[in-house]
Amino acid sequence: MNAFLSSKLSLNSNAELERLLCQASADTRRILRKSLVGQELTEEEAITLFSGDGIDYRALLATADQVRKNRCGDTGSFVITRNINFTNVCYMGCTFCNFSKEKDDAEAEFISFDEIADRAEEAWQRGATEVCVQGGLHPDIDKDFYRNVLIAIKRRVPDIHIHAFSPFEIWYGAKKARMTPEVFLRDLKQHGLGSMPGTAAEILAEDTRRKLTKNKLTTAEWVRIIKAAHSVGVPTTSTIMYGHVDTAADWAYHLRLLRDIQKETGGFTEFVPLGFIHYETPLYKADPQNVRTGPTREEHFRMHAVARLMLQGHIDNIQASWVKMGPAVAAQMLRSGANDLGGTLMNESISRAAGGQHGQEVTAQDMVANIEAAGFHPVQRNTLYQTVRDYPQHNHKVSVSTPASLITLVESGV
Ligand SMILES: C[S@@+](CC[C@H](N)C(=O)[O-])C[C@H]1O[C@@H](n2cnc3c(N)ncnc32)[C@H](O)[C@@H]1O
Ligand SMILES: Nc1c(NC[C@H](O)[C@H](O)[C@H](O)CO)[nH]c(=O)[nH]c1=O
Ligand SMILES: N[C@@H](Cc1ccc(O)cc1)C(=O)O
Ligand code: SF4
Repeated sequence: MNAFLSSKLSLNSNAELERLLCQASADTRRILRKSLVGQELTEEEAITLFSGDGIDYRALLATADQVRKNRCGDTGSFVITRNINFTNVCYMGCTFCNFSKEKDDAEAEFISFDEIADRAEEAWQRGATEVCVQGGLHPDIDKDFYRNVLIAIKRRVPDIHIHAFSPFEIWYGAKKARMTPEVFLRDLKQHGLGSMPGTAAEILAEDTRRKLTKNKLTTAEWVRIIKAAHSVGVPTTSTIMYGHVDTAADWAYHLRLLRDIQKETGGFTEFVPLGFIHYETPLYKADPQNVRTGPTREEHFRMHAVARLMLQGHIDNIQASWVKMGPAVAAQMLRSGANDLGGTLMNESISRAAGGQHGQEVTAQDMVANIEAAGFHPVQRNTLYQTVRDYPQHNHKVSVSTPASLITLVESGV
């Protein structure tokens, strides 16, 4: 175990937490004590926590670790999933995105329904319970396209969970089909849509959102699609993309808005902070003096910790994204508020296109090893956080078999 993790482990004792709280500033201490007894924090209190330094910062992380323990115990989870990015052609021009290409670009891609089904089948054979399907808003996408993606996958792999289409893609498809989001989503659900990624959220505070994208759906439209999904029984994740031209006030506003939605609908399964990958993006290249180079390590810690405290009792799954931070740093987040390491992914292309350097895949075995190294009990979950496979601690070298056999094992109580 590395020095950082072992020092954080000792932080987990209540005596250490008490000592930090005693040394923290009065305001921070008051706010953290509220969290420890399960009380709700205000947006202003979140801003205070985002800005604290020194002991206040360490007390924040230790409190988030304790609240995570209260809410989730010592289980660290992950999901075996494959990303299928069916096209990178997109003219929406979000400046933080280097994944999108023009139609006649040499790197432009728009894979066939057969290829989508092939990838899903291969994923299933490799043990995936989920495919995560998203793409650019290709101009040739017609009103039946999204439904046909679902049909193609389900025909080939009927039991795989389809986690697909961001709120922006749903907005686009519903417009093409001239349907309300509710009618459009109900139809997709009937054709096998299991849940939706809560991407396209980026930063929901409007002033900053406008600096990131001109053509993307507005905050009101994002909220409208998310609520429509929840109202027809399609759960979604929730995300933030942070570390560029955003502020702590934007983060606090974003978390409060997600919490308000969750109080109304209960449809969010998790919150995933997505650190901005800057290298190849137009946003960064156009103004390197004023655009941050993604979150600092400290900002990653703050985000996961404050999210845990702001969302407790409402969204209790906080996912750390290894794609954005790398597996080692993502595992450290488990000691500062997060309880999940997300998907194995198999093919990651969005972050790589922006210059991300953490590869395409983390195998199930490596997920288990990372979770154990952080002092947690590893569990393979499905998209909806039900246990698929429970790994006895200190026994992470077992090989991963297919989901069918895993589910049989779980069901028969073996
Ligand atoms: C690439 S889009 C695909 C779905 C759809 N085109 C959309 O925008 O909703 C999925 C998400 O990737 C994330 N993303 C894109 N570029 C990124 C970058 N440079 N760093 C971090 N996340 C990024 C954004 O949060 C975005 O909503
Ligand atoms: N976090 C990222 C993901 N996540 C996929 C999820 O792990 C999974 O689909 C979800 O947890 C469902 O419950 N995919 C990426 O390509 N990049 C990420 O940063
Ligand atoms: N983690 C997101 C999906 C996602 C996919 C690609 C990304 O670049 C970012 C996020 C979700 O499941 O909701
Ligand atoms: S983030 Fe999505 S909508 Fe925006 S340019 Fe990239 S692929 Fe297109």
